[in-house]
Amino acid sequence: MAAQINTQKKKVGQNIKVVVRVRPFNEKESRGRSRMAVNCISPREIQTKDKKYCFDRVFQPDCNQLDIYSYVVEPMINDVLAGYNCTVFAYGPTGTGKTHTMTGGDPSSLSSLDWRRNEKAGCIPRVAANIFDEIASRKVNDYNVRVSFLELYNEEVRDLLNPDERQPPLNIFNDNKGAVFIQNLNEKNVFNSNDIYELLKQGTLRLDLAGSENIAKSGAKDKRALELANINRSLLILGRVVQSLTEKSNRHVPYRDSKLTRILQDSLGGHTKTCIIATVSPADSSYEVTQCTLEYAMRARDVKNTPMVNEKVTQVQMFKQLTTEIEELKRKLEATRLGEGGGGGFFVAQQHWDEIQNQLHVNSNSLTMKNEIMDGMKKRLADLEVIQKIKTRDYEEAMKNCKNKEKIIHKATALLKEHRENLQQEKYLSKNYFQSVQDENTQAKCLLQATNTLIDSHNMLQFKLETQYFNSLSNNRLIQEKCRSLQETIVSGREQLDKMSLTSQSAVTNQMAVLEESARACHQEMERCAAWKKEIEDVANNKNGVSEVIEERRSCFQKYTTRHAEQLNKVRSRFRDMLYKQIQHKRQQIKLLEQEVEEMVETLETIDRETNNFIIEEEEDKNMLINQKIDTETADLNLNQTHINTMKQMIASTEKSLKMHISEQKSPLETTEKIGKDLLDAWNQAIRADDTPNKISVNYPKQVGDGALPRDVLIKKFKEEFDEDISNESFHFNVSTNTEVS
Ligand SMILES: Nc1ncnc2c1ncn2[C@@H]1O[C@H](COP(=O)(O)OP(=O)(O)OP(=O)(O)O)[C@@H](O)[C@H]1O
Repeated sequence: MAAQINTQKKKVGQNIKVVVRVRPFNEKESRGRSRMAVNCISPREIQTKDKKYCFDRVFQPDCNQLDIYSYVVEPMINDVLAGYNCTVFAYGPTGTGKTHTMTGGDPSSLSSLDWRRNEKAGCIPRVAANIFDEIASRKVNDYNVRVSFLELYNEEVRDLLNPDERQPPLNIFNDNKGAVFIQNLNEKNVFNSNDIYELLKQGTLRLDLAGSENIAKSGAKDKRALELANINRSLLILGRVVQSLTEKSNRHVPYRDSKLTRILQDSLGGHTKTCIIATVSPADSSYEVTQCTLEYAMRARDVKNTPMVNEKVTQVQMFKQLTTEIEELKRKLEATRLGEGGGGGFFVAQQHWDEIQNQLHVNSNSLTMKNEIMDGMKKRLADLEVIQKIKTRDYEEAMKNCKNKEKIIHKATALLKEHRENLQQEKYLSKNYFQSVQDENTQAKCLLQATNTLIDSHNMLQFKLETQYFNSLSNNRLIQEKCRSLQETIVSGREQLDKMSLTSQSAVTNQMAVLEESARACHQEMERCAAWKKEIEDVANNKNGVSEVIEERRSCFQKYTTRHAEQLNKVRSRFRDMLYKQIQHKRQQIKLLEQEVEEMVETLETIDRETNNFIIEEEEDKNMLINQKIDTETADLNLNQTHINTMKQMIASTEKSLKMHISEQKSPLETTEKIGKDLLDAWNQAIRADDTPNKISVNYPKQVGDGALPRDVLIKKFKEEFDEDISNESFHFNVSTNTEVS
């Protein structure tokens, strides 16, 4: 990472940062049952069997790529954007994870995926994305990011961004301010992380091609020897540079002795902020190189840099400055030419002349580069303008949509309000109507009850009246009969009176008075009957009146029922209309929702498709890795098979020699058996003689020798044959070794 340098502003001495990363055991180490040669005892300390080392940070084998990035590189983004130059380099023996840490696998698999989520990515792809994220989040407009990619191989520098396959090695120079630069090295302007990934892929491809060509040109053996010599030389000089930077005496620092230290000049003891990642293997088989790496890293911790902020210059200022420099150089060149023609010129030393030429070249390159940057920026501006136009159009359209939606929402809200009010009204009306229907029902019930009571009382009355009527009718008949009998009595009395007129005038008169009195009573009785009759007639009239009332009530009730039924129908139809409208509205809403759901389903399907593509890509990556693993496993299996075959051969030859050995041993064994038999016989004899077997004489053939038939074997055999408990001391072998075997 390099910010544009021009003027130095402040100087603060600062030790360079050194971290150690211990990689996990690789397959070979695991197979060989390697043991841990290092122990990460704290986040800053690492222990070997000989020594304890302390660094800025120690990363254990199980740490991941993001852990390293977050501690080492991420904080440098701020430094770079503040104007510091920053360097991160990995140092360590072969196969300890330098490439893994810096690049993190196959660069062709890089894409603009979120760098934090990509577990495999190393520091370079992460910083490529992170720096643009940071620029975007700070809303910086005046910036330019450039990338260069070089190979340092066999003390030769090559530009990996230059497509020319036959490019000559590049020279390293110091500019007039002392800064180191590489002549003709491409610096490409980049505007996003994908631009960087693209350049990384191109550069890596060229690096691989150059590697295979180098092997093809020189024999692999010669090439490896030269390469090793150069690597060792570079590392030696690097060690010396670190050594002399950490020594108190102000001695010469041999930067110029190797290209690597020249390129790293500003990073080691210069003005850059530097971090070294020392990578080591955990295995005891690599213990010595691990120890050397840790020693180097410890020394490097003492190197002090003086980081300085570069002054920011605008494009125009830089352009002006470079143009003036070119003009000046041109003037000098012209003056020199005139001098060559015999005029009043001056002599320029070859070295100076080369420097002027280089400076001229550098400045014109720089000018071209700046022009390229300007063109790039103009292009970007145009692109941005187009994007802005599109965005503005999108925004306006979105606003229009929003307004339309707002209107619809307004209308819907008003409609909803209206509906709500209607509903309230309907509710109120229904409630009242229900109440009135209930009241009327109650009234009707009361009326019906009253009518029924009236009808009952009317029936009763009618029954009473009829009874009275019949009673009065029979009374009438009786009275009429009485009257008739009285008339007859009067007539007979008059006749008797006439007869007795002479006898008793006074008695007749009395009799007459009694009769008149009876007639008067009869008359009164008749009047009462007439009154009863009238009363009966009144009651009959009254009965008609009650029937009328009942009839009136009935028709009134009928009317009520009809009116209520009509009202009920009206309300029902209104409700039905309203409900129909509401259902229509809801259906429309459902339709809209269905459309939205369809759109969402489409979006989801697109996302699914993309995710599937991504998964397939990942699967392919995994398959590739698995295939590689299978290849390695197969190679290992083959190796094992070879080992097994060799072992088999060895076993066969051992068996063969064993067989030979056995056949050689056979005859002494037969002899042994004979001796055993002799022993048995001797023992049996001793027992038969009732003698304790404490002394047995055996002829022992001389040529067998002690080695072939040792005493212990004989004792063992003896014990097996006779008695396990018998102790060695209880008998003796009398072994004669001068008997010849017959
Ligand atoms: N921390 C780690 N975790 C998992 N695998 C690792 C780690 N470090 C290294 N490896 C694996 O070890 C192998 C060697 O690593 P790498 O190529 O990065 O080493 P190197 O130091 O760059 O080697 P060389 O100097 O030979 O180029 C690779 O397969 C890499 O994936």
